[in-house]
Amino acid sequence: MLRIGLTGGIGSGKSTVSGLLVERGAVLVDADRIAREVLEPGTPGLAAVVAEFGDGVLSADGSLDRAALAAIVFSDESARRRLDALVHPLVRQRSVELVAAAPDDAVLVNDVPLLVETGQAGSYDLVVVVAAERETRVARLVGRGLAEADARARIAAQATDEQRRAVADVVLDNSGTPEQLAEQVDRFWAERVEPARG
Ligand SMILES: CC(C)(COP(=O)(O)OP(=O)(O)OC[C@H]1O[C@@H](n2cnc3c(N)ncnc32)[C@H](O)[C@@H]1O)[C@@H](O)C(=O)NCCC(=O)NCCS
Ligand SMILES: Nc1ncnc2c1ncn2[C@@H]1O[C@H](COP(=O)(O)OP(=O)(O)OP(=O)(O)O)[C@@H](O)[C@H]1O
Repeated sequence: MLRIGLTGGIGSGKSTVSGLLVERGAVLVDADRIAREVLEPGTPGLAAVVAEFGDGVLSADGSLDRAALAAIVFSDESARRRLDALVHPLVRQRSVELVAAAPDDAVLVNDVPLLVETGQAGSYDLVVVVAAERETRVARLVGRGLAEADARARIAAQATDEQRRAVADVVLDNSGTPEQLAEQVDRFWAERVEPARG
């Protein structure tokens, strides 16, 4: 198995890259998706979050009110750390299970937005960082419907591209067009993935 850790700041283009890698046959383990699953109604994760932050983070139907929780944790670092301390161990545990279930010869891509922040770079054969200028990312996130202030608050809660580059084996530059990003993914697959698979 070849384990690739894929990371980048919010709006950098990780999902675009992971989609291209899956088209080539990679198996994806997506931390954002797992983080949603471990907070679904009826889970111990959601119960723990409600015990910590109160009923105000629940919607009328009993599911997590993601916007309400986001408003709390992206304006208060200590609240964000408390949320991370509850959710990240659950995400890691589920990720380990999904990796164990993948075929032995898989090219495994872990999309982990907070890979650098959580000190996980050493857990992968290759760390791939998707990088794009902060203002480009803000513009793309606003284009996707996030309020500009909320985009900036999330960027402020994350590592910088410089910190990510410091642990990267490969940096994909997503300041250009989607086609230019796809060309870099093709080159990465041909030069780093295929040879490693033998
Ligand atoms: C706060 C929550 C409810 C907001 O939900 P929302 O649907 O608005 O965002 P979503 O989960 O799709 O995340 C989008 C992006 O926000 C950023 N982000 C999310 N949580 C965090 C965090 N704790 N610290 C820094 N950035 C974060 C990441 O770039 C992520 O890709 C949710 O993000 C959450 O439960 N976060 C804690 C778990 C976590 O750290 N997830 C990210 C990686 S595992
Ligand atoms: N090169 C590009 N040019 C223009 N728009 C792009 C480009 N790459 C990605 N986008 C758009 O920017 C947004 C962010 O891209 P994507 O969802 O792939 O990033 P992400 O890192 O997975 O984001 P998140 O951290 O929110 O999960 C999306 O709306 C995507 O369609």
